[in-house]
Amino acid sequence: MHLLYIARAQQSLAALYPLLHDFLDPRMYSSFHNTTASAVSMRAPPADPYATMAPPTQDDPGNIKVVVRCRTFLKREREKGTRCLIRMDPATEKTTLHAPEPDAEDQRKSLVEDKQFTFDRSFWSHDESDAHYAGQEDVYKSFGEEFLDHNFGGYHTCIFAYGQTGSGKSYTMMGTDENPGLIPRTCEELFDRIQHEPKPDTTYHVQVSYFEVYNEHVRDLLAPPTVPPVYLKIRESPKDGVYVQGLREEEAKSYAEIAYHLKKGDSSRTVAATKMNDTSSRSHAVFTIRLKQITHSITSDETIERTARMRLVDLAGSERAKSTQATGQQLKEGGQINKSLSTLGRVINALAARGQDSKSKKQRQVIPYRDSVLTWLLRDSLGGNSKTAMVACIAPADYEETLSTLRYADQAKRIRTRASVNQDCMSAAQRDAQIAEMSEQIRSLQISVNAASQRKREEATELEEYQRQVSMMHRLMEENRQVSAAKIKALTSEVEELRPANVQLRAEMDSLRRHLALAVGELKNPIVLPPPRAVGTPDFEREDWMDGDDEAASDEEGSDAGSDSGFDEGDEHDELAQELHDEAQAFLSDLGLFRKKVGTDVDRFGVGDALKHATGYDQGGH
Ligand SMILES: Nc1ncnc2c1ncn2[C@@H]1O[C@H](COP(=O)(O)OP(=O)(O)OP(=O)(O)O)[C@@H](O)[C@H]1O
Repeated sequence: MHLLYIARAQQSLAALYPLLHDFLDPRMYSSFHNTTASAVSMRAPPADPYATMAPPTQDDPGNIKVVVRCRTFLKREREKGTRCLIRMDPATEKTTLHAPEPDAEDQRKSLVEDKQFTFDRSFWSHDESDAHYAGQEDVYKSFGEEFLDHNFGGYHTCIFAYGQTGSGKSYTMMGTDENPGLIPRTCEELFDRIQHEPKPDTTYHVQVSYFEVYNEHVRDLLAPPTVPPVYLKIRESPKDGVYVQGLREEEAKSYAEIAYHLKKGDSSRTVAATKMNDTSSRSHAVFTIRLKQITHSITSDETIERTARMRLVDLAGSERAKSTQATGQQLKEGGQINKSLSTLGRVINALAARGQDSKSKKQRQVIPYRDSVLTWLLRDSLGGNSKTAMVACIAPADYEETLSTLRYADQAKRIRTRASVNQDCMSAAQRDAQIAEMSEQIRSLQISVNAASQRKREEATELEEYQRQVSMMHRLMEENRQVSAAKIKALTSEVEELRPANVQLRAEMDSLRRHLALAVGELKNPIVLPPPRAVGTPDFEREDWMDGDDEAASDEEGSDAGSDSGFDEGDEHDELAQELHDEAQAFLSDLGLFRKKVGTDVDRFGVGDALKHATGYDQGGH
């Protein structure tokens, strides 16, 4: 029951971590990981009282196991009458690469010579009629079985096949329906052992995942294929190390189920026909089996949980563009394949150097795991907690490529890994404590996730409000623009309507000015008419008839000197002139104000030029 709680709690945690990845800065929750990691400290102490139940979890340092396998001739090689350059001695495990017969144009005669290498095993799969011929069964029995033993013992393992394109990697790892390779054989034997040799107090859980690394992208082979393909991210956590985020892990309860997943993934793999291989793998494929064994002792109420991971890797083959005659996409793929394989080579060299002299600081160089997706993902398998084997696959008649593969394999022999049993041992009290701790973690994580989603929701609302305000402002500005345009239009037509009145007013004003000037001038210098003659007719012959009249008039004036008439008339004219002048001034000032207003509106709406053009109005005031 407790185990069920733990499993559920672990599942909840596993579901929460990706959420946290999305919401939070990893530093915020690293403490949770640390706490979880400390839970692993519940591993069985060296003086484990249940040692009979589980072996002590000490590190088991050991070198990478390296085996070599030479394939048979392919049809095209046989047809060409190619000579086999490989010899293998089953007694000494020695592999000899013979120098090819130098042809007439071969300039490198002196550089090409026989080379000899010794590996953990040499599989002679070249000629079925040979006594020491190694078929698929022999390869599996020789070390596949041993690696499965390690898995049941709680160790992580990794088997990877390396070699040039068309050298037999996929054949060795996957094989054919008639001759299954290491992967199907391992899976079959795994369920065979679970079903036929189970420990009475142990439950077994198997999960599988399958992904490929294609052009430095990780693609889940168990997920339904999509266009464009979904590429997964690689993450690293203190607890799980490097892992592929969002990778499907399918539960398998029988070999049939695992075989189904295997076939499904295999059919999704990126494969193409090249000149060297009709079904050339264009990607690195990683098939992982996770075996969890939970053993419970009723007497002590203790539980031991062992989790072992088996990685079975079919690498894409190294290839020379010259041999494959690849172009376009295949050339690009080949470039990426070679790039990641050369990084794998540098990682192997660096690890080999470290393995030879682990004390020398000089040798403690940085291992360039991160230089390619493949090496980053295989970091643990290559130089960490894993028992690892490399199958170097070679073609029988390609001196240069085979030499390169054998040198690669020779370097890998020197790599030491440090495998340890992945096991947690818990008493009932520890289990309860762990459940409590995990519940607490889940609670805090849930709070963090809720807070983060709340923050996101608030941010989204704020953003929505902001966008609403912005669009409202745009609408208002547009309305303003439309109102202004209407105003300008109205003003323009008003000005247009006023233009004739303006012209008329100007004309009237001018004539009034002239009248005023005349009136003022007349008032200031009135025309004096001669007085009417009383009797008879004037003697026009007289030169002084005017004078006489003048005198008379002046006399008359003089005689009327005491009366007001002459002065009253002059004042009336002055007053009238003043009135007319004032009226004219007031009219001019009104006109000035009107002009000023029109001028201001013209400035405000920026239609000076348009108006000038439309009305002939000149801001200069003319
Ligand atoms: N031991 C073997 N016995 C019989 N046939 C083999 C053997 N090894 C390989 N072959 C055949 O050789 C051909 C090439 O093998 P395979 O596809 O496994 O090469 P590969 O190294 O995986 O190539 P690539 O890197 O291009 O994917 C296949 O037709 C395969 O059946």
